[in-house]
Amino acid sequence: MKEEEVNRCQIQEWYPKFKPYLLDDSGPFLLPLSVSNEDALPNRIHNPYEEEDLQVSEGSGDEAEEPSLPPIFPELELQVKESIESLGGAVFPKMNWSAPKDSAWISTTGTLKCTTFSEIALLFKASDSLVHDLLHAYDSCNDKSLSRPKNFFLALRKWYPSLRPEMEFRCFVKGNQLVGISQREVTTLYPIIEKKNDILLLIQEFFDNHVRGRFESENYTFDVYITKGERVKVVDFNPWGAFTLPLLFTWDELEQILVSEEDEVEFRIVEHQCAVRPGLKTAVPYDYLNCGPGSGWDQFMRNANAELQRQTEFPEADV
Ligand SMILES: Nc1ncnc2c1ncn2[C@@H]1O[C@H](COP(=O)(O)OP(=O)(O)OP(=O)(O)O)[C@@H](O)[C@H]1O
Repeated sequence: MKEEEVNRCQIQEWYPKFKPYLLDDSGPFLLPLSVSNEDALPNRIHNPYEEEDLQVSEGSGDEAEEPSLPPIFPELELQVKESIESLGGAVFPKMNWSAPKDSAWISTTGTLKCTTFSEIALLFKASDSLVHDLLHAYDSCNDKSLSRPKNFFLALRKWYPSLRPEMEFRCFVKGNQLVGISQREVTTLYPIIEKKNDILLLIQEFFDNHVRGRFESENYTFDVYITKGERVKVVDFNPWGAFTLPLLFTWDELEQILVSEEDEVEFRIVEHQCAVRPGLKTAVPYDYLNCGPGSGWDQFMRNANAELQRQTEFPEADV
């Protein structure tokens, strides 16, 4: 994979060309981000540590250590506030390539819906997906010269509360041919088998008319959403291979598909309960997964057993 192929999948690169085919055809808002503290600090207008009631009291023993100042971004905060308002009050935030999907658990709604700057900041700070954008986006490039992109953007897209997960599909394009389509949400069986052929035709037609030739790479993936009115909308573009999830395919399988002149597309959806895939389990704290000796779960079971034992030895009066 080449750096230029990775670069084309940044939202600020692809969205102007595909604006008519987005769910949010009025947006998204793209706000340039500065990730260096030096740039952010001169803009500081509110410093909580300078407020009297928050000063460290004398004699605490901490006087030698200056508390580190949290960076604040007043201009960006204002732009975010205005963008959220013009997008109807709620947004879906992402950076150049990724949304902070892995930190949805930390938000009060358990989703990526944000209505304020601080909700966005909370999701971003807790996300490993964004660390990929910040530091590892070019790790799989065979012509790697960059360690991070030249510019970072905060993309704010209008929040859609009722997207139907079974209507999202990842499309795999190899040598400018659509070679595979996979259902995007593979952890549940949805009753869409009867619609499979219609969906395939819709996506194929959309690819031929609007994507092929317009997206400049030869090999890439793109995600689409099919609306109730059977319109195909672009959700995202991703590079071919590397960090992009192949979902119901494997990258080996996709690599082996021979590109032919006939538009043969392998379309995979979850068709039986047995074909349901487990969730990736990346979106929960490690404590949730770790049941081994010494873990929180282990401790909980020990306490519960001790309590049961106590109740058996000293049963309470039957009142
Ligand atoms: N505007 C929106 N409102 C609500 N949900 C959205 C919106 N845009 C995307 N989503 C949901 O969030 C999911 C992830 O979106 P997106 O593809 O932009 O993130 P990503 O980090 O690039 O994901 P991936 O790395 O898998 O491509 C989508 O599959 C969709 O279900």
